[in-house]
Amino acid sequence: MSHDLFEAAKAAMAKAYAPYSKFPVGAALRTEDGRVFAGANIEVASYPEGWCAETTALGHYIMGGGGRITEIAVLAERMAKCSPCGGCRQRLAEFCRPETKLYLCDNGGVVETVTMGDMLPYGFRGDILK
Ligand SMILES: O=c1ccn([C@H]2C[C@H](O)[C@@H](CO)O2)c(=O)[nH]1
Ligand SMILES: [Zn+2]
Repeated sequence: MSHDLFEAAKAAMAKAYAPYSKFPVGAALRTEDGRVFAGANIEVASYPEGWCAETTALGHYIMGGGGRITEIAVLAERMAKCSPCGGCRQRLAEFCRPETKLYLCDNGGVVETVTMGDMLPYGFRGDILK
């Protein structure tokens, strides 16, 4: 992974709005044309209405025109290897292939590299709905 994806995730994390959990998260994803879309978690006083960093990044990605995602980086200030929650795995999988790389990071860089297929085996696919 080139360093810019990690840096984009880290810069996004600094913008997190997480006054309740105090658990800032940043995510960044790259499309095959090299563009990077990043996001942070955004919490809400009515707790279930908040959402994750990966979901914010996906919103930017869709508004930027979408495209094939080649790699994703996620980090949390207070966790060694932040791993996307179940809901985000499903949302990310919507726009990824099983071989899409996912970098689990800490504040210093990539700690572990996995694939979306590793993250969501036997996931529900929408093909039949199309
Ligand atoms: O992969 C994850 C896991 C958690 N969070 C956020 C949601 C909530 O704001 C805070 C604590 O769960 O972390 C993310 O953004 N991404
Ligand atoms: Zn999530």
